[in-house]
Amino acid sequence: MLIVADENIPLLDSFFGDIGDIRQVPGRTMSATDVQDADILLVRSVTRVNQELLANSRVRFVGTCTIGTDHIDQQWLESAGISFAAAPGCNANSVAEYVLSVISLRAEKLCEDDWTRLSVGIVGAGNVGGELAHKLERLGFDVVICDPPRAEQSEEEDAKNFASLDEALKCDVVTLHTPLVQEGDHPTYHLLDASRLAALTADQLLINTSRGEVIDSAALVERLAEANPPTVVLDVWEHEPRINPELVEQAWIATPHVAGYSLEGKVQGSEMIYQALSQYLGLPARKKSGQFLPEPALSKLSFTSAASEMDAARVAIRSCCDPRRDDARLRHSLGMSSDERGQAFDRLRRQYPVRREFSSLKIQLKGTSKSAQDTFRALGFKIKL
Ligand SMILES: NC(=O)c1ccc[n+]([C@@H]2O[C@H](COP(=O)([O-])OP(=O)(O)OC[C@H]3O[C@@H](n4cnc5c(N)ncnc54)[C@H](O)[C@@H]3O)[C@@H](O)[C@H]2O)c1
Ligand SMILES: O=C(O)[C@H](O)[C@H](O)COP(=O)(O)O
Repeated sequence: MLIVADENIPLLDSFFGDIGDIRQVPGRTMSATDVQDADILLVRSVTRVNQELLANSRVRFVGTCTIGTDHIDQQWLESAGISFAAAPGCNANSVAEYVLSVISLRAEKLCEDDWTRLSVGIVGAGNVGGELAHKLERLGFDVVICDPPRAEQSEEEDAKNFASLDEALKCDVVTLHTPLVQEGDHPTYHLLDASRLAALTADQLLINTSRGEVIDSAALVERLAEANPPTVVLDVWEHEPRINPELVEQAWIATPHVAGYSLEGKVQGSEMIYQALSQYLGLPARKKSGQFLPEPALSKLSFTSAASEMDAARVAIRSCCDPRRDDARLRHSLGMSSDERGQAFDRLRRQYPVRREFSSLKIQLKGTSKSAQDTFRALGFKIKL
């Protein structure tokens, strides 16, 4: 059995090596020729999987080790009788940690010692938005959730917990977590268009870790050039990897689509597709991502009562996830030609340094308050008193 796989899928050999022969190819440029003799196709989000890629192949199973599925023509796969699996939720915690890190940076920039004073509007409350909301609520933030598809499915009483998009867009921090959906009752393509961007004010922060196309980026470039623009943090872009350098310059923090790139998140994506493929083939699935995760380089941090709760939390958060480091690397590519910038965008993703989730770090708290312990627990760190 031949498995053709994106070379950026971690642990390909460990998970899939005893299922078939593996041919690794670059996901961005994967062609019909690369897959024509494959039985199984494993991708991440940079490969368009459609009739053009697969019509002349014998592929019977496609797995994407990602949450997003907008690169897959699922309707065509179904019509062609090809089985499909995605990895819902695999890197949801990673994205939630990226957003928490950004909110901590924002509070610091505003000289706000109590970050929970910032209201947070979450647009799309599935695996990522739901995980983020859960953490923020445990921390004591005021969270406003907009998710019309879920609101419609809820009982009347629960539907009251959901706000409209316009209400969510009034929060101090607005963070987008919808899938990219082009059609239907709740399309998200250019959900934030010129008129919605116009309503954002200079004291607001807009974070996009969903898909670049959820914001009309041409309108965003214009809005950011006007007086009193909102602050923006962008991890995802229209036309990746050839992103608009002007938008990178205008963004407060600009990262190369890495919010979900914790090691845990990437490896869980591989594990979920290994499980789905094993089930499809009727094979036992005994391997678990935990057995392949190395010991983290940083495993313990200690704080005493001398450190303020927020200072300690900032240090711990940023020792795991600091989007400013990714921002600096992306900005470095701005002086390059357009082709080189696109290559640099993909290279930064391919060579992404190991990033471990908060749960990999044990926090030792000596003589600190109960409130500090609660904060670290809510963030997902392990606590040692
Ligand atoms: N930047 C990254 O590294 C990264 C990582 C993971 C996921 N993502 C993106 O984030 C998206 C969301 O991930 P998820 O795991 O939460 O997906 P999910 O499917 O679990 O949740 C998405 C939620 O969005 C809601 N939604 C759909 N249309 C909406 C609309 N018009 N307005 C408001 N809400 C709407 C859905 O009802 C659902 O609850 C993914 O589809 C992917 O594109 C990006
Ligand atoms: O949808 C997802 O899971 C994320 O956007 C994921 O991090 C994308 O990573 P890529 O497939 O581009 O490696």
